[in-house]
Amino acid sequence: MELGWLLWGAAVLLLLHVLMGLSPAVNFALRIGFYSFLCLLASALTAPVCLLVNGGRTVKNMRIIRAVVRTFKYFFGLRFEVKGLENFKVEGPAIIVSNHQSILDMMGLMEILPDNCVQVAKKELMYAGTVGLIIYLGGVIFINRKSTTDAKMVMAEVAKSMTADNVKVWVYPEGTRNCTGDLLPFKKGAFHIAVQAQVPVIPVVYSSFTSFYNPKTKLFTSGKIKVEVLPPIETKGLTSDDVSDLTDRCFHTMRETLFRLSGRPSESKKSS
Ligand SMILES: CCCCCC/C=C\CCCCCCCCCC(=O)SCCNC(=O)CCNC(=O)[C@H](O)C(C)(C)COP(=O)(O)OP(=O)(O)OC[C@H]1O[C@@H](n2cnc3c(N)ncnc32)[C@H](O)[C@@H]1OP(=O)(O)O
Ligand SMILES: CCCCCCCC/C=C\CCCCCCCC(=O)OC[C@@H](O)COP(=O)(O)O
Repeated sequence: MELGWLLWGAAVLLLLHVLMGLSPAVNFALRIGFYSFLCLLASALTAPVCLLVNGGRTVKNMRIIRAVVRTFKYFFGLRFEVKGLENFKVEGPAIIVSNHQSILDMMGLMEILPDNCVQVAKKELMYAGTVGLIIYLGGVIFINRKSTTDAKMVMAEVAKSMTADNVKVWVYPEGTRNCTGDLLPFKKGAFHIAVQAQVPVIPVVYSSFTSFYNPKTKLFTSGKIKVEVLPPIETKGLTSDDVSDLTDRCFHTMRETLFRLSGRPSESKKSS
């Protein structure tokens, strides 16, 4: 009986090995499929734990989710090299902004996520099966990207409640995934919240995934990701008139950092 299971296991491993050797496209699909499966399975197992420990939707569940997701990197041979974690040690709430390259970002997010921090997510993720459930239980703020008015209303509520609840809010200001090795122009929602709540903005940059992950060329191998938490940018005394400047400042600082971490010459050096 045990030998039978062993043979089955060996056969499955052999099949996976052959399939992965077949073509990069199959390898890519298998690895992304496995990542999605892992997310769905881990969410299904973690949700009851969150409910038992914390009783419902609360940011405290993020500690449990973080501990689980931190194990995922070992399945994919990913390593994180983190600098600047001390920049998270600001008193009270803050807005954290970072670049967003892929669904794999959930591993990078959980690698450094500070306590009492929730993310802003598109509302469609609520319906992603058990992943939607775990995200809901973690206290994630859902926005409707199809309605600027709705999204702005939710963001305004966040600005009011984050100080009262003493939470940090993590926003992907590009507003969508972008795996080109550069940044998309930033949307201003995160910076409006920061100014409305008069809390600092903490930029976080992950080096480009393109050397080990590229959906266009179906590349997905092991790799190292450099992460840098940059010094907080204060917003005390700023008004809505300053939001565009604040957005530009963050964008340029993060773009320079992205190029440096990814070993790509910066635009200013290229033109000089
Ligand atoms: C246990 C195992 C688990 C395993 C799996 C799970 C793993 C982890 C789980 C936990 C973590 C989950 C994390 C999930 C992350 C998901 C990430 C995403 O979903 S990213 C997509 C959603 N996020 C965003 O879109 C945020 C960025 N977008 C914005 O900030 C936008 O500005 C907006 C959405 C608020 C509005 O966008 P849009 O409709 O496109 O309008 P704009 O052009 O941006 O703005 C129009 C004008 O309005 C002004 N504006 C914007 N916001 C405000 C505001 N809050 N107050 C006042 N005014 C605002 C803006 O300045 C524009 O005016 P202008 O005159 O042109 O400047
Ligand atoms: C019963 C329903 C079953 C639904 C099955 C859903 C299958 C998908 C399950 C797991 C995939 C892993 C998801 C991890 C969370 C990823 C969060 C994320 O990165 O979302 C992308 C979003 O930021 C931006 O979206 P777009 O780039 O604009 O698009």
